[in-house]
Amino acid sequence: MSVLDHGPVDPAPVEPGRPPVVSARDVVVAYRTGHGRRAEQVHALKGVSLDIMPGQTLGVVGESGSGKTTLGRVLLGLVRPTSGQVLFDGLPVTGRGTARRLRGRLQVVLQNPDWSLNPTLHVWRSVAEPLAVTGRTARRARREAVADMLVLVGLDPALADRHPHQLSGGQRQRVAIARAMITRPDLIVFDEAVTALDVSVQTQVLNLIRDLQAERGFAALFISHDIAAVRYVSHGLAVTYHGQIVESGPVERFYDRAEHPYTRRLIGAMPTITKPTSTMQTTRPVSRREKDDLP
Ligand SMILES: Nc1ncnc2c1ncn2[C@@H]1O[C@H](COP(=O)(O)OP(=O)(O)OP(=O)(O)O)[C@@H](O)[C@H]1O
Repeated sequence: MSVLDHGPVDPAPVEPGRPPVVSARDVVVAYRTGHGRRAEQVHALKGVSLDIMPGQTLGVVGESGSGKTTLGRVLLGLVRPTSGQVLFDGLPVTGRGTARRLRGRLQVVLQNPDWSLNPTLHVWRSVAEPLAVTGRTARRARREAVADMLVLVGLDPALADRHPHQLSGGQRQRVAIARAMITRPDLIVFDEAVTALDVSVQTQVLNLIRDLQAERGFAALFISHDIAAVRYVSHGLAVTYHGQIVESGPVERFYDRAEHPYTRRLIGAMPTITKPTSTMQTTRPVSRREKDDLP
C-alpha cells in the first residue's frame, strides 16, 4: 500500500461568511485555430463553474485534453473567458487595473521546474524575482526572504548560491515552489507539479504542499491526471471530461461513491484503493530536509 492510499487531508476550517478566493461562473473558453477556410474553434471549457475557499485545495483530474490546464490559466487571468466570468477576491481577474491589483497574489507551479527557473541565474535570484515585480522589498531583505523560504520548503539555504543544474529534480521543484510562495499568494495553481518527479520524491513534494498550505493558508488548484495524487492533497475534487466538470464534491466521496463512468474508470485504474480509515500520517522529517533528495 502506498502512502497515497491513506485518507484525505483534514478539512481546513472555512470561516462562515468568508467569500471564495476565486470563483468561476459558467466559463467557456474557445480557442481559435487555423486561418481562413481552415479556421475553427476548439472549445476547451464548456461552461465551468467552481469556487475555491481560503485554505482549501480543489483537485482537478481528467484525461489529456479535457481542459485542466486551460482551467488553471483562466483562474490565473492568463486566458480570457470567451463567455462567463472569473472573480478573484470578488473582482474580475482580467481587465483594466487587474495586473497591478493582483501582482504576487496568484502564482503557479508547473510540471517542469526548468520552465520557471532561469538556468543562468543563481537560485536566490529566481526565487526573489517575483518580489522584485511587487517592488516592495529591498535587495538585502530579498536575500533574507529567500533564505527563509528555502528553509520553509525543506532546502538548505546554502543552495541559494547554486545554479538550477546543480540541484536534483526534487530540489528544483522545491525551489519552484519557494518562488511561487515568496509573495505570499492567495491562490497557487499546481499544474502537474509532481508528474515529472520520481515516485518517492513525489510523495515528499505532496507532503510539502500539504504542510505549506496548513502553515500559510493559501487556496490551491491542484491539476493532475493522477487521481491518487489529487486525492492526497485536495479537500474537494472536480473531474473534467471534454471541457466540462462532470463530477465534483468533497474528496472523501471519491473513495467509494464516484458516479460518472469516467471517474469510476480512473479509480478502477489505480493499483490499490483503500478507504480513509484514519487521519493521514505525515511523513515529514522534523528538519524538513530530505536526505534522499540530494543531487
Ligand atoms: N492555445 C491553444 N490553442 C488552441 N487550442 C488549444 C490551446 N490550448 C489548448 N488547446 C486545446 O484545448 C483543449 C484543452 O486543452 P488543455 O491543455 O486545457 O487540456 P488538459 O486537460 O490540460 O490536457 P493535458 O493533460 O494533455 O495537458 C485541447 O483540445 C487542446 O488541444
